[in-house]
Amino acid sequence: MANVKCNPDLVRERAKCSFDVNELIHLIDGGENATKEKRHFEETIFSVKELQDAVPEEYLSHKDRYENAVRKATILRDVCREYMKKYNYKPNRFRVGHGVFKDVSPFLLHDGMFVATIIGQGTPEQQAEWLPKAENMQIIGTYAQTELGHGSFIRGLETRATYDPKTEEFILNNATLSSFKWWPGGLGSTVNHCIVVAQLFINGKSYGIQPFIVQIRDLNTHKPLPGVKVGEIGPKMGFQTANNGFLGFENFRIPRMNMLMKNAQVLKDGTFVKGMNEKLTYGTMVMVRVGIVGDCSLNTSLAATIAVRYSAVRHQSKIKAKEPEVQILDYVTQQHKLFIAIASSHVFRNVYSWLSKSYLNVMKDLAQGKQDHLPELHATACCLKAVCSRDAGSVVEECRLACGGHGYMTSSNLPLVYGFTIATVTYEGEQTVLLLQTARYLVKAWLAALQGKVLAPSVSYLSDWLKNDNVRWQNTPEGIVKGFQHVAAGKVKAAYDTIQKYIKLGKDYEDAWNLASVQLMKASEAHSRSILCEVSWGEVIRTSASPNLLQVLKQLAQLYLVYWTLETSGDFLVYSNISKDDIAILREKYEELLAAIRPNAVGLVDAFDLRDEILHSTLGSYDGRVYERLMEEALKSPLNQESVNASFHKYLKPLMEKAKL
Ligand SMILES: CCCCCCCCCCCCCCCCCCC/C=C/C(=O)SCCNC(=O)CCNC(=O)[C@H](O)C(C)(C)COP(=O)(O)OP(=O)(O)OC[C@H]1O[C@@H](n2cnc3c(N)ncnc32)[C@H](O)[C@@H]1OP(=O)(O)O
Ligand SMILES: Cc1cc2nc3c(=O)[nH]c(=O)nc-3n(C[C@H](O)[C@H](O)[C@H](O)COP(=O)(O)OP(=O)(O)OC[C@H]3O[C@@H](n4cnc5c(N)ncnc54)[C@H](O)[C@@H]3O)c2cc1C
Repeated sequence: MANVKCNPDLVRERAKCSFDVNELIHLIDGGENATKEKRHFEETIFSVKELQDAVPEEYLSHKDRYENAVRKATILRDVCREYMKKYNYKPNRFRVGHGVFKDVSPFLLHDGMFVATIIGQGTPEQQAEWLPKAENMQIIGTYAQTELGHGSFIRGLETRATYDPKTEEFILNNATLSSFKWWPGGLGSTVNHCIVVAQLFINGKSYGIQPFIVQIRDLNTHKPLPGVKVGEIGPKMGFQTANNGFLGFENFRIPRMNMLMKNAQVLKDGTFVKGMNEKLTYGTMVMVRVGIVGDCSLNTSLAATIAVRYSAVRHQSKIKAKEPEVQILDYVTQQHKLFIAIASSHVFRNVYSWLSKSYLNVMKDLAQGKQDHLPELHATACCLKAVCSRDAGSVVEECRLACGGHGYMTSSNLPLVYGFTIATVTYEGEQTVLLLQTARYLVKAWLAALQGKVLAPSVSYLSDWLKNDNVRWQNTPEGIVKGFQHVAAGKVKAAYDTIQKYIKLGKDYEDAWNLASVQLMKASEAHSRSILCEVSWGEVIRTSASPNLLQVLKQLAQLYLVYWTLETSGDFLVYSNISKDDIAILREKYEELLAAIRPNAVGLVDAFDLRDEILHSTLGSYDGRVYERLMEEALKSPLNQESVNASFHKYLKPLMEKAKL
């Protein structure tokens, strides 16, 4: 990238960067070698001609766009397979995926959930049967759980799998419209297999939801098998190329061994054998929620890179009347909009790495029959997924708005990035629903704290606060982290007290819960924010980096702490010992941090190391040729391929002529 002829503003920005951009790239990637390997892989992918689109996708019809995405998905699969064989390298498909598809691969659910569920829910024999076929794409699958009538409340799913001991088969049925599967990615026209989550019935008795692996299309003709009704759900806000679909069964039989039985089992005679914990059936969702936190980091870095580079190139208005128009990045309001995006991406990445480790530890424990830390993992993954996805959506939208009119252009890529980022707020557990899951855990933890019990690490601050809620406020990062814990503890207590108040007024627990649920949701958000602050600050101070880089990383981490303290200062005034003077000091600190980060802004987004092919943006490319690219892309419009459009002769001319009469 270094030899590209760049916009002079970007050249100047890069020259004033105070840290070594390559050092930060290596830190993000996990070492210099990892960067080399990543770059080599990406270079290979983006030099494949067939993966490059001649015409921007947006001009294609819905059908052509899908077909183009499948074409590219298959080429990408082949190239990756060869590459992995040759170099023994496991690439991050999500980064290049953005480059190749702009939006989402029709194989996303195959890679992200189908294969993962076979691994997580299948017995060793079932894995041996299906995993090799799924991994080498002999079969293509998705995860079909959500139905027209139920997505959040999965105990309410209606798809039935009724066991027939005579034939040792399950009979799948979707008797009502609301029971039809609705949403699974790739289901529309791509996959031939599904993980179907259905209610198990044996001898008329319900045994809850279980995962089944089901072939739905013929492997040669791709026609739906008899008894299967399947199709695509149509255009959406984003995810256009994900090929989301619907599915229903009519007396469709599958062998007994197609129920994934790592947890619960159905024996030949129809005996149901309970698993260690019925919630382990929800395991794939927990894994993906963890992954989404990492995805939020990537999505935020895409938007930040585009908006910061654009803001360095774009000049508009003046700060001082007699001086030239300034780079819009010099407006402190612009820095306020954008630097939190850079900081958030780092926070999400650090928290993702922390959460992944917890996830892997819990998986190891479960393999040994220990499930003590599962509730804590579930609660933590739920609230972090909810808050990070919501933050990422807001940050991406703020970046888009920060690019003014040009941010509204599809060619900026910000609308697309927003489309797939905001989807993470809903899928894999709608945000409020997940926050309320965490609230269940917090309320239990609070009760345990009141009883003087030892709490799990992520909630031990509740006991600390009970012992001493009168800690003096300190305007240091550690003091702010403590402040976030005080806010969370105060909110958990208030929500808990509210439930108790309603119970005393004669409400039963469920109604009291519902009445207190806004507070419970906010308590859960505050808990999540305290984890984000504590973990990310902790990771930064433990980072080994050169003094220059460490200084910048600390500035970003502090910016995140101060930004969110100021954003939620009302909560701090209510639940911590912060004073108005402390808030004034933090405001000053925030302005200092914005000024300190300003000279490094372009260097910081360069360090996300997102190639132009991944950014896909007229506004965000490395060379900053913004206006040239906007014009080049505009000229690709089919309407610009003819000097006079047929509609002139057909409609406009007659209209004008009629007006003359
Ligand atoms: C620069 C760094 C960059 C790194 C880049 C990394 C990039 C990595 C990217 C990875 C991304 C991966 C992406 C992969 C593909 C993504 C595509 C996804 C497309 C979308 C797919 C989907 O949406 S699939 C469908 C998802 N559906 C849901 O999520 C449904 C949500 N609902 C539920 O989960 C449940 O209904 C529920 C949890 C809300 C409630 O369940 P239930 O009613 O059964 O339980 P209760 O509420 O009664 O609670 C009872 C009890 O159980 C506990 N519990 C509930 N769930 C769990 C669980 N999963 N584990 C453990 N325990 C659980 C609950 O807490 C209760 O406990 P109590 O003690 O009784 O309180
Ligand atoms: C882009 C995209 C891709 C998807 N891909 C897949 C896929 O591959 N496979 C799959 O199975 N599914 C998929 N889904 C479905 C997704 O998992 C669900 O849409 C999601 O879990 C939310 O469920 P819902 O649609 O039923 O929302 P609802 O639950 O109907 O939510 C509507 C409102 O009700 C509120 N609400 C619901 N329950 C409660 C409660 N208990 N307390 C308080 N408020 C509540 C919610 O907060 C929300 O405000 C996808 C969805 C999207 C958008």
